[in-house]
Amino acid sequence: MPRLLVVDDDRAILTLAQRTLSMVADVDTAGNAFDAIEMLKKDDYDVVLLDIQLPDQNGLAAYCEIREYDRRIPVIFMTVEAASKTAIEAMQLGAFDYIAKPLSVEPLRELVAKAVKQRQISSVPVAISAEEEDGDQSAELFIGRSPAMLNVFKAIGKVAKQDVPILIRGESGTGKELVARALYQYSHRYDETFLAVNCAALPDNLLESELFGHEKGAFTGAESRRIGKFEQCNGGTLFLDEIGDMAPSVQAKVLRVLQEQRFERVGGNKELTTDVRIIAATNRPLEQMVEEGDYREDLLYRLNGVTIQLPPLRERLSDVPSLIRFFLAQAKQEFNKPDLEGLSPETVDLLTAYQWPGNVRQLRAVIRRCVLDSVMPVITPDILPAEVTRYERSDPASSSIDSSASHHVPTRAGGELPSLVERLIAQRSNNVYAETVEYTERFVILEVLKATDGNQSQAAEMLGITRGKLRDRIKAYNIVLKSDIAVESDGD
Ligand SMILES: Nc1ncnc2c1ncn2[C@@H]1O[C@H](COP(=O)(O)OP(=O)(O)OP(=O)(O)O)[C@@H](O)[C@H]1O
Repeated sequence: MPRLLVVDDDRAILTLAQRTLSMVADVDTAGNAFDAIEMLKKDDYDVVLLDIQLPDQNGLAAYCEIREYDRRIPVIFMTVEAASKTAIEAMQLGAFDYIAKPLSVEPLRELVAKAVKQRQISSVPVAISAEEEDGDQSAELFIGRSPAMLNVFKAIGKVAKQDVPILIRGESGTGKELVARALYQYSHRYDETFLAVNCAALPDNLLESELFGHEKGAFTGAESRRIGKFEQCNGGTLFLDEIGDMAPSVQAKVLRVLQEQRFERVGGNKELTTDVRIIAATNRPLEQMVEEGDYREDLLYRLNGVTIQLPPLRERLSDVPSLIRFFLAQAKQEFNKPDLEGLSPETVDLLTAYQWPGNVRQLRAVIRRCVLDSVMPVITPDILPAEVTRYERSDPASSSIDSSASHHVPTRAGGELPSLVERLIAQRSNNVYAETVEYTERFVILEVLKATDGNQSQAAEMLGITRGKLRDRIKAYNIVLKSDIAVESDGD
């Protein structure tokens, strides 16, 4: 469980935070800045929730002390006004975010979860290892012995320390985020902030304000000034995931930052400068998008200077056995299955023959699911998902959706949910909430996609979410639309 430190002199806030966040983190509390710093010195925390006005110090001074101690810890400020001057100053110094009091439970949980992810991205080292056994135990290993992956590792080593923008390309689930983290961790900017923005997850106007910030009154709902990621990340590294999913106006602003390190907040006319290294990633065919007028050629040219291309897993199936070993060991420990011995030879044969349209992410999900489902010490083909076992017989034209992750999705609402919850509780899992929410979300999205015959615009409308968010979820759950398969086999 991630560890959270909540600092406030108001006992009611500490109790509320403990009660509402104990599902997502181990929560400790401190009533003043002095105690908080002492606790941070003694223990490792992943996120700090900090009151802006403490009895012994103002929040900004406390923040600066925390930063001196650990520059990568995400700090969320709790403010009384929507955006106090101190909160804005703290954001400019790289604080993670701020939240207004009185605290609302859901936004608070979401923000803390985002900060935990941020902490993981910037702090868990990515150990590049061609031999998974020799890695640093506390590191997240980047597995690969195939010549294609060795080339990727070499490229990371060569360009990490050059202060130039980098474009990482590859299909969904091939490890682009891992590459971005490795580039940051091996760069000269390792002691500075690392922020990640998924450009597909936000509607265009929100993306613009997320990246560049906005002034009070810039648009309906802009009740106060907001500091954007480019400003917040000054001196650091910004990972722009799904860089292909940006409206032309945002493309133009990103280009200007790349060329001149200058930008303006939305609704503002003051020119700001920033020194940010951009690492971008995409699985979209940017050249084709340029030809079709959907992407700026000058932006592609700027981004494309140094490119790292990640090969799809089907082109490096020799990496599958070491990836299986790695994910199996991880899941065995995480799900506490000491009796699990491994996979039968037929299971390994099936897994190494499969083409993995969802790449490493899909392989990881399949292994985790098998470990969770297995009651025997050896995993046999009968618990593999249908798309893996029926692979040779599959007929890609038969439907518009190959719900590769749908094996475990109930055909009727809630069908398998009670037994999943029961099993997770019996296993004393510490992830029941996330696993069940994921299960339900995946089910809902699949059903709506089926109902709209795979039409993502209609599905997004019906679900009441943005198309970017839907695309994001489709990827996260390895839901393979047949049109994607056609695109993938053409190469990115
Ligand atoms: N070579 C690898 N070794 C170990 N784990 C890997 C490797 N490649 C990917 N993974 C794991 O697979 C999952 C997906 O990787 P990642 O998120 O980096 O993919 P991505 O290309 O950024 O996907 P998307 O385009 O959908 O955002 C993560 O859990 C990651 O840790």
